[in-house]
Amino acid sequence: MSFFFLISVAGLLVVAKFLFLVPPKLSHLPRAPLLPLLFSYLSLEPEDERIRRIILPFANEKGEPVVLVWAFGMWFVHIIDYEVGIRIAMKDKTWVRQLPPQDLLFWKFVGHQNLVFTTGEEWKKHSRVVTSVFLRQPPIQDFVSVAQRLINAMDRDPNKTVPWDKLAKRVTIDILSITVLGNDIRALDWPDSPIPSTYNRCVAGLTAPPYIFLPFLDKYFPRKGIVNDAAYLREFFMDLIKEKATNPGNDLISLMLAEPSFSEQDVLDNVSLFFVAGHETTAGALSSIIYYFATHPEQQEAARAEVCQVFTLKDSLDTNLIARMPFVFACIQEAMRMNNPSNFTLPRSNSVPTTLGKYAIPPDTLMCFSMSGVHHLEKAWERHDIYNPERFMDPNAGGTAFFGAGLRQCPARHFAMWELRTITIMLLNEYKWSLPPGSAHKDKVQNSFSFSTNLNLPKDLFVTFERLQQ
Ligand code: HEM
Repeated sequence: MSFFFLISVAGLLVVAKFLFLVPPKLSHLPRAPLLPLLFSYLSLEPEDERIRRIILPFANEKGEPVVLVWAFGMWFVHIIDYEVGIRIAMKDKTWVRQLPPQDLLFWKFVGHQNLVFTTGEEWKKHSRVVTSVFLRQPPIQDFVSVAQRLINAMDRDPNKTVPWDKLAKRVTIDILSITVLGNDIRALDWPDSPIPSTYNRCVAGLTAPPYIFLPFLDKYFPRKGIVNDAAYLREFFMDLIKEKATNPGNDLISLMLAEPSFSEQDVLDNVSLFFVAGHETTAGALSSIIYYFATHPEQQEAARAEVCQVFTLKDSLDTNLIARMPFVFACIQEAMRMNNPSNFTLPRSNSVPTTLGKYAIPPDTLMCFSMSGVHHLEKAWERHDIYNPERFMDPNAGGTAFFGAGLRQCPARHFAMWELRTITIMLLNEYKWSLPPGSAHKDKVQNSFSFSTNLNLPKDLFVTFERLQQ
């Protein structure tokens, strides 16, 4: 009995050492306390709460530029200082992005021949093509028509209190389908039709935390339904790619096909990537923007006054007109600062020794740039936890990194910002809105648990829209 007890204790100690012990080469770095972290993960605490409670005090109270954080059985260096992150870390060309394990089912949907997966010369090819297709004139009229579809759907709905987080996801999926695929799947009108429903089921399955934590589960307990969903969507994308090869349109598939260096496989894998990278990120941002307006009626009114002054003809919305609404833009940035759509970047590792602030970092260390950390630094953002769009009207406002930074920052950042600005302006022009009585979000936005995607997605956010008197 006691022998087995001793063996079990020894076994547990070995596992704990393997899982939790800080590697000696990193023991000089400040470290987030392990037990609160584990408790946070096990209690499914949303990412933003964990960062505020456990990580941010290292920056705001102790002035540390970095902190070690345990996740997935490893210790990651989180960079929480803007200067250190932007000026040193994200520009370092010796740093290589580390991807989650290759056997994750997730990669079956996204594929390997795309911007996120490739390295070296192959990555340069993908980066050149993808950057150039996103540099085209933003498709404002496509954004406008989806916003109009949203408005029609809300007007048809007798219940003016709508599940905004869900609508935002349908808006962004429609925009992706029109602008990337050149094929309108109309998720706003028909959310239960095969493509949107398969897509939602598939992404939920691919990012389910148990399978992200333990990727081997898919090997021993295959999820046929999810595998079939991923194959069905890939086939749908591939059929469109074949169609666009002979009948090109004004969409990103056609633009990528026009690049001689890109094969159909390159196009397919990048299109799949655009969906997973561009759908929930943008929907989360849209939810937060509408949320902060709902809880700050004065700023909502001021933004609407700006819209009404500049935007008089409905069909004339373009980049010039949108650029003449700086306060709306300030409100959008402030909402994204408060509830950063993506909390931190995928990890990088360095091939040579480096220095972050006062700390020496040995080679082969895993490091993430914490956008949520730097957007809540007390020294850069006075009263960082207060929504104050005015701070972005100041040309010397603190530096932001909503889309990451450096070589691997989001290639669709301008596209996403124009999309968010267009939808917000269209809504301000038609409605005023607030939270319904008794909303769980009254005092603070409530995000869902998003450990595997690391996004801030407001959860069950109902908003009451009221038509403006014309
Ligand atoms: C508000 C909306 C968005 C946010 C906040 C956002 C945020 C980010 C961030 C932080 C990264 C960098 C990740 C890292 O460094 O590890 C990234 C990368 C990326 N994003 Fe976005 N994104 C948004 C919208 C979009 C959209 C609409 C698309 C495509 C249609 C897109 C496509 C991509 C791609 C392809 C990458 C990978 C870049 C690379 O690996 O070099 N994103 N995004």
